[in-house]
Amino acid sequence: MMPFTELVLASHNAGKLKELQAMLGEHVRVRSIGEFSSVEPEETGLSFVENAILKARHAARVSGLPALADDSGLAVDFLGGAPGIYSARYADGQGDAANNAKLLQVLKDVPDAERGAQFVCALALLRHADDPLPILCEGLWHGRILHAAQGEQGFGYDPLFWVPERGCSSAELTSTDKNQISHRARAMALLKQRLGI
Ligand SMILES: O=P(O)(O)OP(=O)(O)OP(=O)(O)OC[C@H]1O[C@@H](n2cnc3c(O)ncnc32)[C@H](O)[C@@H]1O
Ligand SMILES: [Mg+2]
Repeated sequence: MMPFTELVLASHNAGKLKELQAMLGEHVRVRSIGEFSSVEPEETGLSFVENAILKARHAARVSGLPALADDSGLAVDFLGGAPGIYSARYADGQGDAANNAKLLQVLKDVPDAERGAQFVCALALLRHADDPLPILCEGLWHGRILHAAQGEQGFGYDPLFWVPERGCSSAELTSTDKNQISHRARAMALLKQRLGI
């Protein structure tokens, strides 16, 4: 049984919001953090899970509602897991296109066999701002970094992420498909189990 009827999604990323809304919308009334605050808390954690908790805590505090946050990113094997928790800030805050250009440049001469990568998603749900026991769920999605962008769907690093099980980039998947197999989909499936929905 769902323990509440409404929650706030603690993300300022339109791509993520759309995906999370599609995965949750039928079970609970989903509000956006933008209704309550435009201030993005600084992501000072050293792990996905720490950052997810601090974003959810901030959202619960400003909204007075239960809050769900997603901290996610791309971990590239050849780079020892970078950009990881710094994925959004990889090109110093210049945005998705600059992040993707930097990643392609850094991996320029790296052969396919060494271009393995995974998308990581950590979800944190706080029932209220001082919740001492957040619900934490994680999901991974394995793939490989392409040599050039491919596809128009999705957001962020999707055009560079080859999905072996589908034989296309993650930006070539329909949103319905991506929402069934992505790192976020896996983390969300675990969260739904925990909530009994
Ligand atoms: O913190 P919020 O407000 O949620 O929004 P954000 O975009 O800053 O989100 P993160 O701090 O979690 O950073 C996630 C980074 O990883 C990328 N990313 C996460 N999930 C992705 C996905 O499904 N497809 C492509 N890129 C993704 C995304 O583009 C960002 O660069
Ligand atoms: Mg962020």
